[in-house]
Order: sequence, then structure tokens, then C-alpha cells
Amino acid sequence: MSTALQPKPRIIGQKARVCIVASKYNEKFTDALVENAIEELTELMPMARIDVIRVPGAFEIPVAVAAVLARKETNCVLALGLVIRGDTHHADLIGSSVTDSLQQLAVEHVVPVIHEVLLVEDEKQAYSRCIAATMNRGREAARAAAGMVDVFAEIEKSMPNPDKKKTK
Ligand SMILES: Nc1c(NC[C@H](O)[C@H](O)[C@H](O)CO)[nH]c(=O)[nH]c1=O
Ligand SMILES: CC(=O)[C@@H](O)COP(=O)(O)O
Repeated sequence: MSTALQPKPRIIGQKARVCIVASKYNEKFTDALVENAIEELTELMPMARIDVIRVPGAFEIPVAVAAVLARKETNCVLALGLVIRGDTHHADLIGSSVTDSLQQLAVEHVVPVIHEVLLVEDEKQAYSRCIAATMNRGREAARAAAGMVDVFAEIEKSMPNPDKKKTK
């Protein structure tokens, strides 16, 4: 399984609204995820408005994503967080519940939700994914977001939805 970053998608020239929902827990790492995601988004989607919402821990991410999607203003949500495995099963419970909820929200609202709520073994794994460049998951999130905004624009162009509001 490749852990390296996927190539950059093409630049999105249109306006779009993107929202980052990130947990604060393990702040040194989650702050770095957010910073990397914003830098990459700014390059790939220069016309996008980027909102950032911070929640206490990874478990709180899905409900905040739900609140954002309920407003129907956003083209893509990036969920960013870091769970470091402890001694109990708590980390796995959070990881699978967050994963299931994010996918359910994306499909239910038909809006891409990018999943970079990471579950790692230790700070070494966290460092290489949140702070170092080679496999930075904040940048990966931004690339996936730009790719999905492009995919949705293509779908809209080839199969216009007459019920859809004109602008987001
Ligand atoms: N241990 C980690 C947590 N734990 C906190 C939970 O996410 C949650 O805030 C709490 O259970 C209250 O509902 N969160 C992380 O994001 N990362 C961790 O390593
Ligand atoms: C994911 C957590 O909240 C976790 O760090 C808790 O640690 P432990 O499993 O040792 O209670």
C-alpha cells in the first residue's frame, strides 16, 4: 500500500466554499495538519473561500460536519484529526465511529467529505503524517478536496440538476 502523496490535481479556477473541521486534541500535530491543508488548498483552489472550525476531539468532528452540511453552502468538507492509540480500545472505537459517520454524512448530503482523521500508534507516525512533507495528510486532504470539487463540477456540467441552487 502506497503511503506517498498522490500527484497534485489540476488547479480549480472557479469559486468554491471549502470547510475544514479539525480537532484540537494533540494540538501540535492537528495544527500542522490544518496549516498544510490550507497552504495546499490555497494553491489548488485560489478562488475558494476556506472556513476553519475547531472542535475538542476527533469524536466531535462528525457532529460539526453535520452542522456545516445542514447549511447547504459548502462544496467540500475536510475532516482533520489525530487519535494516538492508548492502552485501551478507546482509539479504535473513535476511529471506526468517526469513519462510519463521515461517510454516511457525505453520502446522505451528496457533498464530498475528506477523511483525514488519523489513527496512529505513536508520535513518530504522527510526525511523518502531520508535520513532515513526504506523506503529509493535510496536503493529501487538500488534493482530494480539489479533485472532488472538480469531479462534482464535471457531474453538474454533464448532468445538470434543475433543482439545485445556482451558486453555493
Ligand atoms: N485520545 C484522543 C481523543 N480523545 C478525546 C475524544 O475525541 C473526545 O473528545 C472525548 O471522548 C469526549 O467526547 N481525541 C483525539 O482527537 N485524539 C486522541 O488521541
Ligand atoms: C483515544 C483516546 O482517548 C486514548 O488516548 C485514551 O487512552 P487509553 O486507551 O489509554 O485510555
